[in-house]
Amino acid sequence: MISVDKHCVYKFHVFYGTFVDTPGLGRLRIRFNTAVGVCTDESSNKNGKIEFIKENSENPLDDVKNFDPSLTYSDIAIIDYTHATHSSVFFLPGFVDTHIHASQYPNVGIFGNSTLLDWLQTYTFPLEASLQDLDMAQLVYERIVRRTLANGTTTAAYYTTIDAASTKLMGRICSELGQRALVGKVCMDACSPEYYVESTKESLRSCEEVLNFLQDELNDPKILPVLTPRFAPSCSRELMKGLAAESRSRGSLHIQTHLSENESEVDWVKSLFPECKSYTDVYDSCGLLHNKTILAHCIHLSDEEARTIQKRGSGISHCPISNTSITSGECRVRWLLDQGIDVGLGTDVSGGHTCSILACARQALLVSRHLAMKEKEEQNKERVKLTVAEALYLATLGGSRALDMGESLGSFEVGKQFDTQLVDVESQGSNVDVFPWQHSSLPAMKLTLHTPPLIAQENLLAKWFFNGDDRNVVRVWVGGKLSHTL
Ligand SMILES: O=c1[nH]c(=O)c2nc[nH]c2[nH]1
Ligand SMILES: [Zn+2]
Repeated sequence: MISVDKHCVYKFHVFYGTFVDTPGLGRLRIRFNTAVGVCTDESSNKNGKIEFIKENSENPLDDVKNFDPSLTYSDIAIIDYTHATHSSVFFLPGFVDTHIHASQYPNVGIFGNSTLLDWLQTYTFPLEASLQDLDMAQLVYERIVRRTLANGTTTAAYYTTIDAASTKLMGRICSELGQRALVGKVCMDACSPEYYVESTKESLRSCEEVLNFLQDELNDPKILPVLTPRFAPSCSRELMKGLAAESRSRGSLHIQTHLSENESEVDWVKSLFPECKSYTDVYDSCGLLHNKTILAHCIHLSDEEARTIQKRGSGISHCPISNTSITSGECRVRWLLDQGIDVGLGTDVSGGHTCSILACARQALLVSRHLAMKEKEEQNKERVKLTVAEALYLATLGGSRALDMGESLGSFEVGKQFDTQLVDVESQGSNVDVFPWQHSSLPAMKLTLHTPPLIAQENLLAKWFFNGDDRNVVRVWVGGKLSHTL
């Protein structure tokens, strides 16, 4: 490495090494010896953006001087990771967690044999209610933001609780720790325990308070508000319509909610809203579905419901660890993708027991294989299986698109934000064992019958995909700014 990060000093950073991303579903792009130039001038409106990408670069300093001759040497930092075990170290877009309950973090791993509706009553509502204590909220929220960053998550769509003060605190914490976030105060005015419910009026009012704080007071472009009607059973029609109106009146704010997660929940929604054609229609008839709406789970949808979601341009958060843990079902991801619906991954802490999107990507791949085993036709069996490249797409660009942020996040392109993790497959303490002869960057060995095979970069990636964890996340940058170091 030639130089280290001192962001206040350098107006321009050039990151140099191997860049891996998925510019489309199933497309794995690996660019060696690549220089990526990022504006890190806080006074510029390009701050945090990728300004140039030079493949097969021999000298990143020449590249940046060619790009902008007015930059002086003291303006420029070169972050060089082309050294040593070159094939094991690579830049990857930061993960996007499209669905995570920050307030449920203390409960990770605690779900017993419950399913959704009893899990909410037994474990979830009591914990969420307790977080109106701001000291507790500070502990929990700070810990989860640090933990998700350490796992390579650069953007997260968070649910907090019904409490406005601690939700504002969460916005502040994300901003201070340098994570891009959508922060949503949970809204619920129906069918909820008396210790954890709001009136319709109070829900809309406290929602407004949080919106005003995030937009006017905190005013950090990385922290966006997201309107959060918890799910149809816990919201009146009036509340859902009020939130839809709020989204429209503020220029299409993001909306997040749960949809069709569990069969008992689907039946319950039918009985609560008999006038609606389907669970999806409940949201649609209230005006909640648009291209900035993120719908978690979507396991038990009908063809018609999927068509409505596609037409509205809403995104889906697939939460495979949660869906397996609280036995909700298997989301048909290929079926959704085939209809042109944007799908990303969600940890769904604490229905899901980990903050790691990499773990969710692995589980998404495995769930797709369970679906494949149920297919009768051989060719369908193959089709429903997700590949490593597809699972990585869901974890990065797919998630960005589901949040309607694909234009600025999720892959390495000029004009996009530099939201990036540096992965070292062989970092100290790594769970991934790579043997010396497996490095594709070693000089070609004389082939004999007994020469062990080299592995291609794709296979090295697969080894990391299935065995890696936060010990491999060496650094994380959000908008070109360092937010985590191992
Ligand atoms: O996974 C889930 N987590 C929740 O907190 C929740 N609330 C309603 N439906 C839900 N599903
Ligand atoms: Zn959830």
